[in-house]
Amino acid sequence: MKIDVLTLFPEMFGGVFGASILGKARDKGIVELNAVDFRLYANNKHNTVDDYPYGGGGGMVLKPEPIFAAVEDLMANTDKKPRVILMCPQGETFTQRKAEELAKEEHLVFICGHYEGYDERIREHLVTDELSIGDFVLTGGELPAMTIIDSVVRLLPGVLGNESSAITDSFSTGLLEYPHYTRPPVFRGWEVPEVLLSGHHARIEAWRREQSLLRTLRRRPDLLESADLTTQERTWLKEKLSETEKPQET
Ligand SMILES: C[S@@+](CC[C@H](N)C(=O)[O-])C[C@H]1O[C@@H](n2cnc3c(N)ncnc32)[C@H](O)[C@@H]1O
Repeated sequence: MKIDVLTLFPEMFGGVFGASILGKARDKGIVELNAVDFRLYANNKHNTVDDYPYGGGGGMVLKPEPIFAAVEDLMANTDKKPRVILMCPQGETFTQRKAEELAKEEHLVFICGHYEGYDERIREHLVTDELSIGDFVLTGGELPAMTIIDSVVRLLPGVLGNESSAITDSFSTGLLEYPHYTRPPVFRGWEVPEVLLSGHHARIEAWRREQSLLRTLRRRPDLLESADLTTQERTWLKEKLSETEKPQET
């Protein structure tokens, strides 16, 4: 996969692209990661990429010319059009499903905004997706782009040493993941659940599924509506829910 990020601050990406799992994926040749300074595509002598908004108001607006020129340059030698993704708090909220969808693409181009935002024609005529990482506003699109790139790259085949760990991650199964424990078996008097020390694979799997269901019920019941559950599991969850809703005895 090839990932290009259009940004005014390419230096922000050095550490993130070179470290940990992303750095290893790049070293293995699984992903090519480039941070492109779109100021280089400014078509004026002061290299200006922003301008005052028509109609007045505070803040500067990113001009269309440099961003169109940069994306068109990146597409010049490719037959297949990339997904061009605008970082935008007004966009579709990014999810694990979207990460899975993007992980199937060959080429992604991210556009990181700054200041007040973008000229609307970029949104209307250049991008294929607008993505937000949540209902809050950051100063720029760099941190959202890093977040999304990290979650996409870790899904590419060969990136995680243990592929099954991504399969059981929260949201991949439609549920939150079960709790984890490691050595020691007793820490400050707190014990690891006995079943995890039993070596009994089927019992461990059953316990993990139950914990996953309970955790989702307590923390993110909204996820249960679309989760792939058996009738038996749905009935069990209803019982658990009614137990927690019972009035306390006095
Ligand atoms: C200060 S914000 C502009 C916000 C814009 N005026 C608005 O109200 O929608 C500057 C840039 O940061 C990025 N950004 C900020 N918050 C974001 C979020 N939650 N998700 C994705 N990108 C975000 C976008 O690239 C945005 O263009």
